[in-house]
Formats: sequence, C-alpha cells, structure tokens
Amino acid sequence: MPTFTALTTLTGREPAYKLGEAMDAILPEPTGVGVFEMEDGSGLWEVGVYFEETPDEAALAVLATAFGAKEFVVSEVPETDWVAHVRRELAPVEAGRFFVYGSHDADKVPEGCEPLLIEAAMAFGTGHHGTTLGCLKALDMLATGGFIGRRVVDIGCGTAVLAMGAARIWEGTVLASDIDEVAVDVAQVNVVANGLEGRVTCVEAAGFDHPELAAAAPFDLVFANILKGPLIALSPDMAGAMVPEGFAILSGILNEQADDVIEVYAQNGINLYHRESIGDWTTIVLRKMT
Ligand SMILES: C[S@@+](CC[C@H](N)C(=O)[O-])C[C@H]1O[C@@H](n2cnc3c(N)ncnc32)[C@H](O)[C@@H]1O
Repeated sequence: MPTFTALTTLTGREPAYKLGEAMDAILPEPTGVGVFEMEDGSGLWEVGVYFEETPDEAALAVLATAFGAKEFVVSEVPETDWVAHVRRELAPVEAGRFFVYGSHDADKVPEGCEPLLIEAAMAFGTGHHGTTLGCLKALDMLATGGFIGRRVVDIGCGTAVLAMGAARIWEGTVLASDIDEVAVDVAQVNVVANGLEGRVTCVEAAGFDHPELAAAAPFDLVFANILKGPLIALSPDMAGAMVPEGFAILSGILNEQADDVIEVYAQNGINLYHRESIGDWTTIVLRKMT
C-alpha cells in the first residue's frame, strides 16, 4: 500500500479535515489517513495518507502544502489489519475494581474484579488513556465510599466503558450518549458483548439534548469525559440535570485547565470533591450542593 508520510504541527483530527479540503486535487483518491503524536517530545505529529496506487507528483505537492510539511516520504507499507494489530497490542487495564480487556485476553480476567470487555474499534475508551482511567478510578472511589448511582448518564460515552462500569456495580439503568453515531454503534456492540442489554441504553445526542435524557433526569451521577470547552458549555445544563448531592465525574481536562473548569462549575453550584491527575490529564469529581 503506497503511503505518504510527513511530520506536521497539525494535531488531532485537523489532518483529516485538511485532507478533506485538499481531496479534489489528489489523484488517485486516498483510502485513509492516520495521525500519531511523536513520542520524542517535539510536539510534532506524524501523518500517514494511504493509497491503493502511487500518487502523482501534483498530489504529493498538494498533500505537503495541506499538512504544512517541508519533507515527506512515499513508501510501501504492507497490508495490515490494523484493528487486529491494535487488539493484539492493547494490554488489559486495571482501574480499581475494574478490569478492561479485549476478547484476546479473556483468559486473564482475575477473580473478583468487575470485567469490562472492550474490543478495539472506531471509538475512544479502551481504558488506556489517563482520562478514561481517571474516570474509572473515580467511579471505584465513589462506590467504595458507599455511594449508589440509581440513575446514571455517560455523556460522550465512546465505547461506553464508563456507562458499563456503572451498570456492573449498581442496579439502576444507565444512559450512554455520544455526538458521534459511529461511537454509539460501537457502544451498542460493547453493551451486548458484556451482557448488559436492557441495562445500558445508547443514544446519539449532543450534551443533554435528547428526549430520553430529559425523561431520565435528574441523575445521581453524570460522567462527561469530553474536552474543557464542551465541559464548560455544558455546565448550566449539568446543574439542571443533577439531583442535589449528586456527583459528576468529569475528564478530558489538561492539568493546567482543571482550575478553570472547577471554577465555572462552582459558579453553577457544583463543587470540587476530589481530583486526580494521570499524566497530562486531570479527572475531577464534583458534588452538587443541596
Ligand atoms: C474522550 S472520548 C471519551 C470516551 C469514554 N467516555 C471514555 O471515558 O473513554 C469523548 C467522546 O465524547 C464525544 N463528545 C464530544 N463532545 C460531545 C458532546 N457535546 N456531547 C456528546 N458527546 C460528545 C466524542 O464523540 C467522544 O466519543
């Protein structure tokens, strides 16, 4: 598979957007794009654009300009089943009482843990990222302290790992919502694979904007592992959707952003209860005043 590879300062989904903008001028059409943060601390990202046939010079120039790359290489990458590769590479994760694993590690599930089967797929939430790990640890901490979540919602559920964690330890129903329809599909597959049909309901929604969420509110516990901006935008709705003394577990917050988020939520009557940083990411547990 011919692959264009270059270093860029673009991050996250930006390269995919840039590729979308440049698409008309590229022949043959690319079959995909992959973006990886360099581990050398340079802050650069490596972008790979995959083709069925070798792209022409004009297409390479368009790509180099789109990604702001001074240098690039075109190489042959052997056909790889990336999902199968990632499945093999991802080791299980322990977070408090939870054990997050892929089906290839089914024989490693320890006795007495709460198992969460998550297959590598096109959604965030395998338990490896500091934000997911922080949320699972916070859930474990609340449950250990005697808190019971009878009505729980997971906003930005990704794989539904957090929603399923809550459904494993409490009896109530859990709503799992995501703005991304692909994530909702993946969440549904995971819910079935974990035998939690009827316990976790997955819906496509932005924030709390969905009739099922409105009908189920107010919630004892709200998860939202999304980014600082959406979390702040969501804070008034969150206050309206929580019971008095209810908890919110929020993540997707860079360490240096945590104080800002805590302050905005305090203005809405939801105060800091606990915080933990894992790597660059802070997870906060907040409690609504009575
Ligand atoms: C970092 S992932 C978290 C996935 C999972 N909850 C976890 O903890 O691993 C964030 C998810 O939130 C979704 N998302 C972002 N903004 C959202 C919003 N305003 N409403 C609902 N979902 C949102 C994204 O599509 C993505 O799947």
